[in-house]
Amino acid sequence: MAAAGGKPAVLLLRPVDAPFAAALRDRFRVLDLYAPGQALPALAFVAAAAAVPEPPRATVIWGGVRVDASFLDAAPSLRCVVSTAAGLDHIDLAECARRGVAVANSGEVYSTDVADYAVGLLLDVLRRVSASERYVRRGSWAAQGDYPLGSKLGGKRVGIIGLGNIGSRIAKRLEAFGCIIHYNSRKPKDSVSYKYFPNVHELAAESDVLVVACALNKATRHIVNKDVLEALGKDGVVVNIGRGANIDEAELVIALREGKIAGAGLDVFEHEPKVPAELFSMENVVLSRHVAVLTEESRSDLRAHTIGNLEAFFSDVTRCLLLHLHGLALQELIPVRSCSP
Ligand SMILES: O=CC(=O)O
Repeated sequence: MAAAGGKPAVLLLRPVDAPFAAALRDRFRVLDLYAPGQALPALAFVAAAAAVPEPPRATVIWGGVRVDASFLDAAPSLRCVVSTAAGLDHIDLAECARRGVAVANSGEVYSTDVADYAVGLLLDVLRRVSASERYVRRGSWAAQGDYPLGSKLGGKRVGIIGLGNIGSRIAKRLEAFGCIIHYNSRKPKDSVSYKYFPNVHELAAESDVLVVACALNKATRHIVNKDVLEALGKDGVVVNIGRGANIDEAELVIALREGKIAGAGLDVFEHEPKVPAELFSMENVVLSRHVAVLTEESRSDLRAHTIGNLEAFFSDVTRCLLLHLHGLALQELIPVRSCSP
């Protein structure tokens, strides 16, 4: 863990894929929790890394590693957290802001892939693609004959919760399928003509489909609750590519079990990797393992984006910190690239 001089030090706390690791090592002195022979537990490793003469000023946060007060206490040298995720719910943004630590996320790297995936989940639920595939594989076609009808995507009123980078791409795709788009977000957007609902309950009551595409924070935790599901109604479908805890999962399972809604397409869950077992036998539910962001292409874009953010930070630390000290909103520090002149 001795300082090597030359390349700036970067703290890494999860194994990353080989090309990513090589690209990081090329440019930075990577202090890697998972390096061969490294045996310290995570926080002790972070503290040891922070105690060398040229301690890391930046960390790459891969996956859901939590950045909270105890993490930041262990590494007081850190001034920049570069997350490889789009959602920042595992990072205590207020605590980072208080300590003058800049935070960057994956920006728009995943947005088109996640939007494609949301449409895929919705089509799958409505047209029963996965259910029909299972039916064929288990040999039911010849034995049972008729198969239940699916439901047409075109013409559906789709209520999107969160019309950011991802939500707005979902809207564009679904418009092309002939859907009518409604949305809820913190504020109405001047750039779109879709109908805005300040209240998710009213959005659900006017929609056939709810797509959750918002960040997870205090205001959006369980934003889809029992009442919202009831307002959506028995023909309604929920798609979630945001975070599991955006939906009250226990209430979702009840609503599905009792036929209060028609189906769900879920890529994210409240207690990943745990998935409520009751969902496994529901033919009207499509389940996947938080993969909406994952494509070969997004991974290679992510590599470039992450390294770009680190390089922007190391080339212009002073300006990033000045922006912060002048009280700009944290969002304006994301991504770090925006700190470049
Ligand atoms: O869900 C994945 C992410 O936030 O990047």
